[in-house]
Amino acid sequence: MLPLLTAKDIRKADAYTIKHEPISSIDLMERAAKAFVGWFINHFPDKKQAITVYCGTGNNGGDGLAIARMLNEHHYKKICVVVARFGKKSTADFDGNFERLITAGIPYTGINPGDKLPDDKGQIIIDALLGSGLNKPLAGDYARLVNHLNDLNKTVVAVDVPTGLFTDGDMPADALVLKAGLVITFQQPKLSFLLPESGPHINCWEAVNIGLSGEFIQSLNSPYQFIEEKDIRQLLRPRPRFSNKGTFGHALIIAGQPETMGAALLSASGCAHAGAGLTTACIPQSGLVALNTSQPEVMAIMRDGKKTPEMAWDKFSAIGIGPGLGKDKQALQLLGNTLKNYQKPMVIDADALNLLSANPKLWKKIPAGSILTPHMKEFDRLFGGHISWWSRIQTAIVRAAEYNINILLKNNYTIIATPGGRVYFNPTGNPAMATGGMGDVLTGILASLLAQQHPPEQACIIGAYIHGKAGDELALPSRMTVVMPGKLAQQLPVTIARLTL
Ligand SMILES: NC(=O)C1=CN([C@@H]2O[C@H](COP(=O)(O)OP(=O)(O)OC[C@H]3O[C@@H](n4cnc5c(N)ncnc54)[C@H](OP(=O)(O)O)[C@@H]3O)[C@@H](O)[C@H]2O)[C@@H](O)CC1
Ligand SMILES: Nc1ncnc2c1ncn2[C@@H]1O[C@H](COP(=O)(O)OP(=O)(O)O)[C@@H](O)[C@H]1O
Ligand SMILES: [K+]
Repeated sequence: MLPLLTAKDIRKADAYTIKHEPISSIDLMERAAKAFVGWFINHFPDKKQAITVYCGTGNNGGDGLAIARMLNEHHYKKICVVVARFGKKSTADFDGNFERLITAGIPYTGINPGDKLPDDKGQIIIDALLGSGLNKPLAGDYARLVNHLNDLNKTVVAVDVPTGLFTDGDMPADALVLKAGLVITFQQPKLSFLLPESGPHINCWEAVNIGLSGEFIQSLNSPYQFIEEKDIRQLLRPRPRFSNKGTFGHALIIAGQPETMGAALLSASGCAHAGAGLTTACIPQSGLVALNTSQPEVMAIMRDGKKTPEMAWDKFSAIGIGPGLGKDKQALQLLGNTLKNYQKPMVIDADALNLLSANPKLWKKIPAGSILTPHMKEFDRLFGGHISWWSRIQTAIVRAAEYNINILLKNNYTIIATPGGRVYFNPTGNPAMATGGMGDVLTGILASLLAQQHPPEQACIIGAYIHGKAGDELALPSRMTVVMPGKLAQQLPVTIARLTL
């Protein structure tokens, strides 16, 4: 796992590294600039392109000055520096790098408050105006400059953080940010990069290691963690040679109405393909032929639409309930009976979540360790409206602890809040997965992993990762715009095998 730090903790890690490595702060800036330049050269190898580096007078600006000098040393000959002197202060490392820039003979233009903004003949803009030190929304001269640069529509490469973007905390929907085609960020992705509000401002980002103390970063014990492939490789177990279907549990999927049988089929398929030893689907009577035809591996318990069928609840090692279940009286009764009769962790999704929002008395019956899988709208129905994704995360942390549950909030980077206060961000998945039925497959996967005895927190981490990874394997190589959920379910054994090697 890669710990994700708030701006405050980044400053602490910075200071600790300077003191204990030890390294002078200007040398750490040199290291950061070098890491940026290494990546930049690989992506923009054409040394004849004109590049303008816009610098503020803080440490982000100091980075910009060092970057301009290093690019010049690498024979990028059309480098121009613009220094925005909008404040009265500058940092010592900015000043040190400014002297080095002058010594290297690199041309620069200074702009003061109220000045006319200079023309820009460059093809590429490097944004080193403001970074993680941003402490208020852009206004005045900064807003004027950023609006001007946005209007130029050039390729923008941001240093560490695009100017105007907060690294964490509530982000106003109308925040003014210098739009970046690429952000080369130091040490770790910033938390805000993983939230949808950053979508309009960042096309892609890359994190480069600048050697901040790993030991110190771990000691901060950040609640925010970024899942890495190596974590999944550690958690997935090869199937023992003398195993049988009983070894991998029996999952029950309670889903579907006559009109939404597809949701039940997709969920059951996700469950069976993710490796449950046995999968049973509790479906409406009218869906039996569809189930038997499309998924002969899955067993059925039929619902007559009137009362909850008799079930030997104890024989199931996990339950997933909700996809396509409907919100009528029978669906509510079925959810109520499931919660009454089953005490092990279960997966609660889709209509079961909507029923829960409308019937809050059911909350106290949810078994400890259960997994709730809302998308944004379901989340807000459960917990009330939110002004930002950051505030959703804070609510998820509180509610996961209060109800002793895991909340898996679906998103481009799916967010998992655990009862112990951890918040995991899943890196896999892509927009080709934004297709109806994709979440139903995830519910099946999670129920399957619970049935295979993965503890709930682990099931969330593995489930979100392999779901997104299967989607990536299908969509990315041929840049497919859409991945069908049914195809994704079939890909799962391949994805899991690759991660179990
Ligand atoms: N940490 C690391 O690991 C490393 C970090 N490094 C680099 O340091 C960068 C952070 O530098 P930084 O702290 O000097 O802040 P930075 O972003 O340059 O802002 C400067 C000042 O601007 C001000 N200001 C704030 N908001 C404003 C606004 N809206 N409009 C106008 N002014 C505003 C505010 O000062 P104030 O006016 O509040 O006194 C603030 O202090 C980081 O992104 C990375 O590039 C690397 O070099 C080495 C390793
Ligand atoms: N742009 C995207 N990037 C990554 N994953 C995505 C994206 N869009 C959708 N997904 C994934 O697809 C699933 C969609 O779930 P959901 O909205 O519940 O769909 P449905 O209700 O139609 O089954 C989630 O797991 C989500 O993370
Ligand atoms: K910047």
